[in-house]
Order: sequence, then structure tokens, then C-alpha cells
Amino acid sequence: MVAIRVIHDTEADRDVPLPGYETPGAAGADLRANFPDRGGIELAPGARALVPTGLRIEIPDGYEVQIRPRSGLALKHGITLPNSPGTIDSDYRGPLGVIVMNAGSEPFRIAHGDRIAQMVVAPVVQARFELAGDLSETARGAGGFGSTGRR
Ligand SMILES: O=c1ccn([C@H]2C[C@H](O)[C@@H](COP(=O)(O)OP(=O)(O)OP(=O)(O)O)O2)c(=O)[nH]1
Repeated sequence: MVAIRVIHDTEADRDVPLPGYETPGAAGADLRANFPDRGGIELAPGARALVPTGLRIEIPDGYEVQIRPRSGLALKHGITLPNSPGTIDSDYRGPLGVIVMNAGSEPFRIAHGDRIAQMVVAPVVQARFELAGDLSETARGAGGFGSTGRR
């Protein structure tokens, strides 16, 4: 368990619950829409929008937050996140937004306070990228992008 410090945006509705886990074993904490005007939006089929959460967070060093779609919204309404998983860097202090897209065939309304996505906290490993003369040989070699299905 890690602690993530959270503050509200100036115009955010503080009555909207903070992200929370719905069950003891949940990996994702549900994130809610928090529109400054307490209204909502209607997302036309194929449209995208940045939905505010009203939150800014401080992720501990060595961790990231991934913003992922909710499967129920995806299955029932085609609501997805085009940048899924959205990456929240540990040094980001700006407003947390969720980029939603309506991949369904009907308009979809997102109301103030709706649970629109989920956030997963994950450890991060940073690499040092070293320019090398060559790479080690393997059985796969350069095969990829479905190469094993063609054998
Ligand atoms: O779904 C998202 C994705 C990103 N962010 C915020 C947090 C993240 O730390 C920052 C930058 O995201 P990312 O690195 O994906 O964006 P970029 O397009 O590479 O922009 P930048 O040049 O600002 O890094 O934007 C969100 O609030 N929601």
C-alpha cells in the first residue's frame, strides 16, 4: 500500500468522492468526473473529450498511475480511452484529466460525479539507454508482428 496525496482543483466540487476501491481486491480505484459547472457532457459517436476529475495528485517516487477504461462502460456503451493506459508521471502536479472516446453508435452522456475510468498504481523501472555496436543473437531474431503464425 502506498499513500498518494490528493488536492482539489480550485473550482472542483469537494462533495465528489475521491478515487476509491470498490472491493478489497480491486486493482483499480474508480475515478469520477468533476465538472467545474457541476454539469455534464454528451459525447457523440466517434467524439473525444477531456473529462476533468477536479484532482491533482502527488505520486511517490518510483511509481506511476495508469488510467484505464472501465469494462462495463466499454461493453455497454463503447466508452474507451484512446490513450489507454493514460500515464500519470510521479512529477506531474497538474489537473488529472481523463480522455474519453465514444466508440459506440449512440450518444453517451457523462454526468457530474459519474465513475468514468479507473486508476492503477504501478511501480516504474527507469532504464539507461546505451548505444551499442550490436545486439545478442536469439532464436526469434527479427521475427515479430505475427511471424510465429506464419510458420
Ligand atoms: O490520461 C491522461 C494522460 C496524461 N495526463 C497528464 C499526467 C501526465 O503526467 C501528463 C503528461 O502525459 P503524457 O506524458 O502522456 O503526455 P505527452 O503528450 O507526452 O505530454 P508532455 O509533453 O506534457 O509529457 O499529462 C492526464 O492527466 N491524463
